[in-house]
Amino acid sequence: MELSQTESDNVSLGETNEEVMASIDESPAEIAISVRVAVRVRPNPRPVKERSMLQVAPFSISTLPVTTTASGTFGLTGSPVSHPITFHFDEVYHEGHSQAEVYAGSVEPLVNQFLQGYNATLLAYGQTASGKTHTMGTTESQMTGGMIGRSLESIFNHLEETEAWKLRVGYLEIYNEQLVDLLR
Ligand SMILES: Nc1ncnc2c1ncn2[C@@H]1O[C@H](COP(=O)(O)OP(=O)(O)OP(=O)(O)O)[C@@H](O)[C@H]1O
Repeated sequence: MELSQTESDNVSLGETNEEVMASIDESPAEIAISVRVAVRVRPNPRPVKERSMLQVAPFSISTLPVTTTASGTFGLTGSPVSHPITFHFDEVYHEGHSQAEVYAGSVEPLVNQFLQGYNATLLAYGQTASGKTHTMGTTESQMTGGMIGRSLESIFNHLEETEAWKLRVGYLEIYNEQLVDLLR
């Protein structure tokens, strides 16, 4: 997605590319903190064999302790793990967190940066059925609507207050190394 002001007006939608590049050059430390990683634990859809289950212990806003049942094995080491292994993230969302909470915590700051002229990328990564599509969203519902719809809504709300703008949107799928244009 790309947002720019139209050539015929002088409305400012944020910093110019030159200003953004200059600020990045001035503060390399900002680059280091510009990548944030959040994890979202999805609800189990149906009873799963206990021995193959990873158990997620109570966790804080930024840590995710993972362990297995006594007879289980932990995928990364192949060994039974009785004590939690704690992974650290910038944000951790559990089954009870809503789409709105995930958006407010991890995506809205990115959209705000985008509206100030910065490039922004939101990447959903995970094994099949882990909830990437659910999180990114396929509906416009207030309750279940995902990150793409919420981001667009926020961007268009911002643009309503702006006189002239140009927004280009692409929607591509890469599946089995094939590139598919989902808008055609
Ligand atoms: N946080 C969640 N709350 C409720 N249901 C969820 C959640 N995450 C995923 N699901 C449900 O789990 C199922 C699988 O999720 P989804 O299709 O989003 O996975 P995916 O990562 O996109 O899978 P794939 O890589 O195979 O496309 C769907 O039925 C989805 O509605």
